[in-house]
Amino acid sequence: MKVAICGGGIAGLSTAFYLSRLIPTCQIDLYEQGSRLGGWLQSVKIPTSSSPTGNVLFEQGPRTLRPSGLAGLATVDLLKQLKMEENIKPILKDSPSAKNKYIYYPNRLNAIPSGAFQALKSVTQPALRVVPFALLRDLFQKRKLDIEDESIGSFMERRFGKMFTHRLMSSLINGIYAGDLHSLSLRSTMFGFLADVERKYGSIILGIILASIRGELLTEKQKLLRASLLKNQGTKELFQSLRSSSMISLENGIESIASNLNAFLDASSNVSIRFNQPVTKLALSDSGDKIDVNNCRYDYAVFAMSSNQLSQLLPSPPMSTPTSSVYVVNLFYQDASMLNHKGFGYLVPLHLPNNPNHILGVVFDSEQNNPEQGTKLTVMMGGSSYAKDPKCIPTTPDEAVSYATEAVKQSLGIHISPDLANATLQQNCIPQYKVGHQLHLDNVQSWIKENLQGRLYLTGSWFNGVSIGDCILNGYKTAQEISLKGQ
Ligand SMILES: Cc1cc2nc3c(=O)[nH]c(=O)nc-3n(C[C@H](O)[C@H](O)[C@H](O)COP(=O)(O)OP(=O)(O)OC[C@H]3O[C@@H](n4cnc5c(N)ncnc54)[C@H](O)[C@@H]3O)c2cc1C
Ligand SMILES: C=Cc1c2[nH]c(c1C)Cc1[nH]c(c(CCC(=O)O)c1C)Cc1[nH]c(c(C)c1CCC(=O)O)Cc1[nH]c(c(C)c1C=C)C2
Repeated sequence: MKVAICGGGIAGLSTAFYLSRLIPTCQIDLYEQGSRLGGWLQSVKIPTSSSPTGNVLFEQGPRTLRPSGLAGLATVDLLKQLKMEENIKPILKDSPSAKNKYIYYPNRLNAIPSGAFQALKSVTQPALRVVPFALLRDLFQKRKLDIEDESIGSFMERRFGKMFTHRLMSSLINGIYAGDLHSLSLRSTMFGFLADVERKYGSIILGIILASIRGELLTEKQKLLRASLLKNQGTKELFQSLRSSSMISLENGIESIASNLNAFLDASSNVSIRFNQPVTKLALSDSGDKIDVNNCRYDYAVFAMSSNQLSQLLPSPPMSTPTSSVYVVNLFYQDASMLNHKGFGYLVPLHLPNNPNHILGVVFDSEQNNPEQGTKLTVMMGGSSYAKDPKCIPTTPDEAVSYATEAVKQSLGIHISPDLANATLQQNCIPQYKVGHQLHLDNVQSWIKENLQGRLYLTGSWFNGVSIGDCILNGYKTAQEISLKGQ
């Protein structure tokens, strides 16, 4: 069997990894347009005399992984299979870094409630005084059954009211999708399960409690995937050992997953990584029983690139997915006591008055037991504002750094310049699943089944979930499906 994998990000790499182990005789060609692997996984170590380690590790993209849920289990399995368990830096659920997430509104930090008691205490914070009433409101809202999909904003306003939606939910959506919750699909984002909870139980609050007790948050297919991943005793033990962690980061940076995958695949006799080879052709072969990628013939192909590129390569129903861009500014201060607030960081609501530099949020990286000591922050800017008006994108990294230092001066009272700064514009980095995304995806999948004999698989952040865990889980799932075809 021969399989082509298009795209060398975490989605393509994890698919190649699992496939090479499930079918050791399968010849796998991984096509990557660039000279590096990992895609948005970008960890950099910058030399500096300001830190006792002689350098500072900055994440220019993702920094945390979720070790819980099905996507979390797939992440843990991959880390275990790559023998990376020693590199895991758990962030414990009861640590300030996990418990304390803030919203900056209108000009102060407000702690986001992390549980029922915290939710009641929100009345003491002007910006979040609405939270207890919003949760109460949900108990009396009627369910809406005549709707296939709607925006996150529309759903949340209907259930919890405008104020809660604007202040809390819009901030959370900034911190995950860097997007506008009034454009994003509820069904296709990580909140999709709430639509099923409402349909079954009416109230979201009560429904989540009941569904969790009854173990109903997983579908039958997901339960089979879960059982398959838990067959590996080492994975099961590592997954259980991380139950007290809300997030994990990695000692040498998130990009080390890609480096380890690269090393594993490089050493696999049945895998060939084709660097600097962009996929420019995708079609069913003349014989009708194979798929051609760049004029090479394969039994199957896995597409782990953008849906917009898919529409350019195939005459399938168009699937143009908007994106958001984020300017990621890493700041490092030698002084370890710059932060008065302990926690993961803060987010900013959409349309915050007086947010001229389009700040999305700030991550307090140094709160995650970093060896560099000092104070490390990541300021993220952009999102839907950059999409609406590209002229507001900083024209140079120095300009971005100046906006970021202004933001931390205003919000965190940090008046000195950073000892080290690094700014990266991540353009079109987070796909924005608009309302109807799943319907478009189903149409494309049907076209593939009809016109390509189902020999093309779609995976990665453009299709089934933007988190690293989603990409790994879908890579595992895709490899399993292909291996079943080969039997
Ligand atoms: C700033 C930022 C912060 C984030 N934070 C988190 C976080 O904390 N936790 C989390 O879980 N997720 C986070 N994410 C999301 C996550 O990092 C991404 O969704 C995920 O890495 C996407 O992986 P992918 O393989 O689907 O796509 P990509 O990483 O985009 O990889 C696609 C690959 O395909 C290659 N390619 C493109 N076109 C072609 C072509 N024609 N031929 C061959 N190769 C091609 C590209 O070069 C690239 O290597 C964050 C993302 C960003 C941008
Ligand atoms: C401020 C901007 C951003 C921050 N992180 C991201 C942006 C755009 C990107 C991002 N962060 C996470 C994911 C994965 C989502 C998922 O499906 O797991 C992505 C794409 C992780 C994450 N970040 C926050 C939450 C609640 C989550 C998901 C759950 C988890 O992993 O715990 C919130 C959050 N993000 C940022 C900050 C400062 C923040 C909260 C204070 C940075």
